[in-house]
Amino acid sequence: MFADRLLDNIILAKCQLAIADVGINNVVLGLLTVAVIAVAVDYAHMLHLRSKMPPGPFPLPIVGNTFSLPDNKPWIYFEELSKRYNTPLITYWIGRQVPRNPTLWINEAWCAHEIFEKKAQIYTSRPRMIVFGELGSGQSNLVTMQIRNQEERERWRIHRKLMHIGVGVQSVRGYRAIQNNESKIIALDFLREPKEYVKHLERYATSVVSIIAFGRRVASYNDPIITEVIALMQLAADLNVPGKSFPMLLETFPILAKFPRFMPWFKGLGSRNSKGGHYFFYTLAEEAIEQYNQKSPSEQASMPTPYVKTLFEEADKYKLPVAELSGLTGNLFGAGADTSSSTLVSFILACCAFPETVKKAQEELDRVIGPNRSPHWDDSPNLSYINAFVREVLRWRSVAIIGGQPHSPTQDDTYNGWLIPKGSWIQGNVWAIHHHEREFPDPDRFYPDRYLEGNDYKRPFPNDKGYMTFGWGRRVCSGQALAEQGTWISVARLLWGFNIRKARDPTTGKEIDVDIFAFTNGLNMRPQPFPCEIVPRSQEIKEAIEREGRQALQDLKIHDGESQYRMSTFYQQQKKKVAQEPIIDEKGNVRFVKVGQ
Ligand code: HEM
Repeated sequence: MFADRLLDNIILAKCQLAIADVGINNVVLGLLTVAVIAVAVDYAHMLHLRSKMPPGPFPLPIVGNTFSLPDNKPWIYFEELSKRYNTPLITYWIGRQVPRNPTLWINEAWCAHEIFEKKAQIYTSRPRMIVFGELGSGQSNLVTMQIRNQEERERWRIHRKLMHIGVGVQSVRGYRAIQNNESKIIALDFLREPKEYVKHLERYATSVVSIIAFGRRVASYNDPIITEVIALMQLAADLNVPGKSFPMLLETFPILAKFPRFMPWFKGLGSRNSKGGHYFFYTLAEEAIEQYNQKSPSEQASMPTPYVKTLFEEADKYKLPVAELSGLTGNLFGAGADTSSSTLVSFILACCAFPETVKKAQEELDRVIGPNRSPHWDDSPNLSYINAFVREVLRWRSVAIIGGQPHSPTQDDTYNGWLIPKGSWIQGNVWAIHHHEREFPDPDRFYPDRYLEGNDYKRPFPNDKGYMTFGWGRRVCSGQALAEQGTWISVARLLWGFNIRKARDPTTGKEIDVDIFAFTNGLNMRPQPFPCEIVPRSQEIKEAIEREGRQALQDLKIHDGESQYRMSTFYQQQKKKVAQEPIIDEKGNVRFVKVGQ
């Protein structure tokens, strides 16, 4: 120890002597020269790469094009660039890491299909992401998981498999009763309190994933699990839009991510990772398993086994650490609640802005269903306009407007003769894809007919669904089947039950216009708040909604229950407890502790 210190001091003294010999000015000049050469080499490398890549604006040294990004909705700007350069794929330099990994934006469906679907094998990874990845959930969460080697591929496969067990195509049919009943409750809530339609839709979406994950229903829109999870997801979605302010500027200057978390550029990101704060959902899961185990065998038989129970049993086989289990559980909420409810809010906006489509949908529903019962999935083969309506809801203002998270090729690739370098950040601009005049003429018009055979607006599309709302390839949304199933039943039932139209000014009696472009700026976008009028279509329908709603509440009773945990207080309590009695695991990390209310 003493010898080491002595050696350090000798080296330091030698350096000081050397600096004194050479002169401080010369040292500064030398350092500056090295810095200039480093920047020049880096820039030359960037320009060399650029010459082989898809077109895009000319980048500056170090910062690339970062400071040309607009303050809001960069997806519209990328769409414009794609038109300006007349290419489906553009390159945009947001600094990124060394070596400078560029960002590529796909602005057209066929190009997205060619790259993400046909070459899915090499586009399965995520890139290195500082904000959402390294400072967020990192490698412990499926959403941000990178696949750089066989071990990471294996781990990602296990996570996909475990998500699939929960909400894969085969499992979701088993959740129809839950979605059906919960959407009957939306109708009941719309009768009672139509002005709070956004909150009812949020309650519905959160309750469905809560029942699936924990076997526990969310009965009130004031339940903190809704307000806290949705607020957290909206914050995450806002913070993660490519931009020229912090925290996203950390993607341009990743070195700043190495500083302590109290530095101002981390504002908004929280400090949960440092002290075992990932474990809120793990704790909820443990609680849910305990509650399920206390139910009688007949009660257990009358409900689907909560996903967390199956997950914990399966996960034992793979020895998944707590952070990963927490991530898998939390994803149902994080990825499923805000997205599903925002989609339905956009549906309400479409009804207000395009009343002719509501009329047409209701003509079909009256003909096929009538007023005495609401529609069900089994009616779908006879409801071609409703089916088209739901597809148009998913296309028109897709919630995950930049396709969720970026993909990244695990080897150099080419498209149209252009290079897509290994490790680059490649993202589907769903706004531009769903807005392309060739595939979707008059794209801002909400027009379900475009999905009907024989319609003039019906155009070829690279997949059968006619939209790319849920992403691509092996990274396609794990909850797609659940989200589509839930959107269908909710849209069909609400169109059947209600006239949803523009609100009227109480003094003038005039309709209040809605703005179909007024959306939030997050990467999960939803309409800005707008007033609307939601009224039952007839007395008979109103009675059917009440009858079905009462029965649904009865059927859902088995899922009634409460959690003692709150996200907002959980982390504070953990911090306090960890500070008082830290548990250090075998790797020297501070482990989580159990906290109660
Ligand atoms: C309307 C509702 C939804 C939309 C529009 C949506 C959209 C997306 C998109 C665009 C992605 C990224 C795909 C890609 O990288 O190519 C994604 C990923 C994901 N979604 Fe969804 N989602 C929705 C609902 C759900 C639900 C209900 C769940 C779970 C219950 C869920 C779970 C996930 C997960 C776990 C991923 C990450 C998959 C991975 O990285 O391998 N999503 N979603």
